[in-house]
This record gives sequence, C-alpha cells and structure tokens, in this order.
Amino acid sequence: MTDLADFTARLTALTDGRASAPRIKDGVMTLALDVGGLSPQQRDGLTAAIREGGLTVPDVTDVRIAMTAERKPTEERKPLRILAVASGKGGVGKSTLSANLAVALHRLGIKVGLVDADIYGPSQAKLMGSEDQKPVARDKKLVPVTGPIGIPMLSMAHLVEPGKALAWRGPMVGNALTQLIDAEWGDAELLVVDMPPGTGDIQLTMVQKHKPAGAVIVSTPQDLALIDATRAVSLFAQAGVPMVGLVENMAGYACPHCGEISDPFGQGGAESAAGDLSMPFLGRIPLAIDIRRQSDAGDPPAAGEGIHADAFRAIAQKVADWLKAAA
Ligand SMILES: Nc1ncnc2c1ncn2[C@@H]1O[C@H](COP(=O)(O)OP(=O)(O)OP(=O)(O)O)[C@@H](O)[C@H]1O
Repeated sequence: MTDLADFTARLTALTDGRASAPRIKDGVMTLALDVGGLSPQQRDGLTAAIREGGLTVPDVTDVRIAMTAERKPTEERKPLRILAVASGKGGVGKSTLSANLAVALHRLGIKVGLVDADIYGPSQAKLMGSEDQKPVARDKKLVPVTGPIGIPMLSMAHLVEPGKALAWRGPMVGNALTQLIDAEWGDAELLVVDMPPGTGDIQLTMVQKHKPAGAVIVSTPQDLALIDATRAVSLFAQAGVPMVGLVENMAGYACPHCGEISDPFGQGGAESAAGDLSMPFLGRIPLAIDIRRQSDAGDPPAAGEGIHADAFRAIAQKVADWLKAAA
C-alpha cells in the first residue's frame, strides 16, 4: 500500500508533470492527464501505470483518468469549428448519427470532440460507453471525458443525475450548453454537437452564440419527419448557418437474417426532399437491429467493420470534404 502523498509524488515523476493532483471521493480516484503529443501506445502505457499505482492507495477501488491535450499556442491551433447535427422531431436517430459520425470522422483522422446538447434527454454517454466517467474542472473549464474510442466528449449525463435537468428553463439551459461548448477541448478541431430535437432555447443559443460552421439534418423516410426536417433547416438558414446536407436514417429495413433491405416507408423521399431544399444528400443508414443493439451497448457500429461502418464512413467522408472546402 502507498499513501496518497507518496502516490502523488510518484505520479509527478511518472507523468513528467502531465497529471493533475488526484482527488478521491467514495473510493474513486479522479485526475486529469495531459496526453498532448503522446503516441497512442505511450498514452495507453501511462494510463495503465497510473491505474495500477492508484489502486495501491488505501480505500481506492476505481481510478478515472480524464485525458486532455494541453492547448498549443493559438497560431498552431486549428480553430475549433462546430458541426450541429439536428432534426425537426425526436426519435429519428440524431444521437445515433452524431455518435457514429464523430467516430467515423475520428477514423478519417479529424480531431473531433463530441457534445451532447440534448440537455433534457442526454444519450451520448451511453452511446459512447462513457457513462462511468466524470469530467473534472481545470481553470474553471470542464475537461471532457474520453470514452473507450478516444474521443473527448461532454454530456449533461456526465454532470447531473438523469432527470435532474428537467426543471431547467431558458438561461440555465443556455449556460449549461455554453459550459459544454467552451470546455477545454485540447487540440480538437471539430466539435460534433448532438442537438436536441425541435427549435427551442438550446437551438437558439446554439445558432446565435456558438455559430456552427455547418449543420447536418437527420430525417427518416416518413413524410412527417421530412416536414419537421424542413423546419429545422429554416432555423439554421435564418441564422445564416450553412447546410452540410441531409442524412436519411432508418431508410429501409435490413433483414438480420439475409441482409435484404425492404422499404416499408418508400424510397428516395429524403433524397428528393434534399433536392427540393437545395441541399446535398449525404446518404442513408438502414433500420437495422445491429445498429440499435450496438448503440444500446455503447459500441458504435462506426468503430467496427462491415456495411454499417461503411455507410457511416461514406457520410463522414462527405462531411469531411465539405468542411475542407468551407475552411
Ligand atoms: N438506423 C437505425 N437502426 C436501428 N435502430 C436505430 C437506428 N437509428 C436509431 N435507432 C434507434 O432508435 C432509437 C432513437 O434513436 P436516437 O436516440 O439516436 O434518436 P434521436 O433522434 O436522437 O432521439 P431523441 O430526439 O429522443 O434524442 C434508439 O433506440 C436507437 O438505437
């Protein structure tokens, strides 16, 4: 056994001063680790050594490390741009798309962060398998948590107990969103922001205060969802936020046995709606049981291989091309 003071001294030597002072509460040790400039192997080696050491401190049963990358001087840093992922109505798969788009963009080499702006119904912590992590604050800024895939992220689910934010109104909600967006995002160059459905306070704060570089709209093939999508489009258009394009989710049902795709709601509706709205069509994701299962298990399909990963990658590539051209 090592006491906390010994461990802290060893930690400073081990990490070359990259770690914050560890704190212990209810048996959980938390600390922030600056992993800027480290290779994935160095990072993994360091976090494993910290965990191992932390668990030797009396009463510590868990060690949580929030990884961050120290800010580089402004001139070296790419400006942090925001990509809003929105839909007119709930349940169309906006959170699923946001998580998988972030993962696919990360795999394309873009330094992404992920913000769950759905203050009332946060779901990204579950989708990204980071529910057990808690962000720490440094210099009055939140330090995002890093889920198993290595994407820094923040969600209200990391900050308040489920259901606690339900009574919040306008300014509190706007402040909560601003805390998430203005967090210590290290060397991230793009924040994928999962917007809540509809066109309320959060959406207004988002477009007016945080000025997204672009917006991706998600819709299902049903007419009603498309009409709602049109409403979401006008919110961004009125605020001068450019449209990256429209994604059709739950487009056709992928049979889990033979893979054949059937189209209970018809085909091509979202693509022609995108045409009517003069915005690019970015692609379609089928309604597939694997997507739901993996999402529920915190294992985004875009992190693996196969047809679903390919579909998310193709959409991410179009988004990456758009961002490059708009830079
Ligand atoms: N392509 C898909 N195939 C199968 N299930 C899907 C697909 N997309 C989303 N789902 C499932 O549909 C449900 C709603 O998805 P999700 O939470 O992403 O929607 P949302 O638009 O973000 O909803 P909310 O507005 O409530 O935040 C989830 O259970 C999710 O796993």
